[in-house]
Amino acid sequence: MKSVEQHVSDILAVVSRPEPIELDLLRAHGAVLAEPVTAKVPLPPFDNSAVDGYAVRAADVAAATPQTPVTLPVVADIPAGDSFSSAIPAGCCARIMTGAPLPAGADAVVPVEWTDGGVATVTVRRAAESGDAVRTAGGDVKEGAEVLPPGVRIGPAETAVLAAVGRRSVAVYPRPRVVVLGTGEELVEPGRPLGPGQIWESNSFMLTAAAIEAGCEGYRYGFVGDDPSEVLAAVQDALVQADIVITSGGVSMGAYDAVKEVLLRLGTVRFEKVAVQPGMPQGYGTVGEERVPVITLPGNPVSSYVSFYLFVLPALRKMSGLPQEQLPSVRARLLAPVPSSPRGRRSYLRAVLDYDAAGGDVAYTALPVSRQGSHQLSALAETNALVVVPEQVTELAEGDVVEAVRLPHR
Ligand SMILES: Nc1nc2c(c(=O)[nH]1)N[C@H]1C(S)=C(S)[C@@H](COP(=O)(O)OP(=O)(O)OC[C@H]3O[C@@H](n4cnc5c(N)ncnc54)[C@H](O)[C@@H]3O)O[C@H]1N2
Ligand code: MOO
Repeated sequence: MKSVEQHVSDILAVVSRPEPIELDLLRAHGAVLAEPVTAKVPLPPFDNSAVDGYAVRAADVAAATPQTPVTLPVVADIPAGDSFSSAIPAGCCARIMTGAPLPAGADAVVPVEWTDGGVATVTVRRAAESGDAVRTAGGDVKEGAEVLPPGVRIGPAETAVLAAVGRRSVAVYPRPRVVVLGTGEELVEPGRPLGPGQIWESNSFMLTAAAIEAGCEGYRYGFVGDDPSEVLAAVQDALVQADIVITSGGVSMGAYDAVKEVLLRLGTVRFEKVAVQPGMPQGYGTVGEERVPVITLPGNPVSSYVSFYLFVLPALRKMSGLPQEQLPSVRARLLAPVPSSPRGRRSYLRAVLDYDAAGGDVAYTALPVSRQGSHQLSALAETNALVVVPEQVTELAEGDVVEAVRLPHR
């Protein structure tokens, strides 16, 4: 059987990073930056006041105390946005607002609270030191400095930085369009009544949501039955708007495994067994003239879910322009034994990971949930991590230290 790592690297070999496109600032939100962004001018661009108050020469108010206040003539009024360009003569001051340019001659700002708030003259009750309440030009960003490297995902903070350095648009990798197709004759659209032998379809919803959460444009194609011509039509339809197609179901040993049958004819998709539990039957490749990547996941809901994080997420990261990165993992002490794990396959057990302040160098506990069946979907919602049981390990005792992979956003 193929290793998890080999399967990831095989999948990465069939997906590629797209060419960057230029997008308007808010449209770029959530996409990955494709260029280094530098500041054309220093930020702030000019020395300015951090408070509402009076721009002074610090030396002029050095002796000010509540008992010996200093009174200065106010020779100018400088609101934010003002282009005041003359200098403040010695012994004088200017009323100034937060963000307004510091006039030449002044080297400190006295907050209005330390004064009588006068307009023609002002009485200052406390001394200020040179530089007090002055935000210096370039104090945030030096001219020419890189403010964002390529490869970061643009969130609100990055958007603010882009706007603050004057960028209206930016080069990003277009978000991959991920089309999700479920298969199975037994499936029924949620909201409709169940007939005998039927279950409500959930994988395409779950996988679409996971793709969206991964920063992609997720489209739920829905699901089709096990008739190969129906599956063929759906795959061809899905290809039109897809940068990648994810299917679930129909890849195992069943007599009606239509996905396998159709994709084997349509492209370069290979079907293999990966040494993992859950998620053993897997497929990947490209289809159609455009060589659109396809990843076929097993139909068991938990297998589909775990497979997404092990095999699909790395592909989506590459297609999004993100660097490869493992999901974060920690060492954790098991709160319950693991009675059995298949030899030769790496198990990923759904578990609840908790911080353990008393744990010393193992700062987490992991409690594997009791329902570990690949169909036992409800336990997923209780889970925030996957406990890794290595290929050669077949059982674990309570208290054993394991690797626990944190699931994103949980
Ligand atoms: N003889 C063998 N049988 C099976 C093997 C095997 O090696 N030999 N492997 C098992 C493993 S492991 C898995 S995983 C499943 C994978 O099978 P398929 O990918 O072909 O999936 P299906 O048979 O279509 O469905 C499996 C299971 O999942 C339910 N399902 C499918 N799609 C959905 C959906 N969109 N939403 C909700 N539930 C779904 C389906 O009803 C089945 O119960 O094969 C084992 N069998
Ligand atoms: O390996 Mo299958 O994915 O659990 O039941």
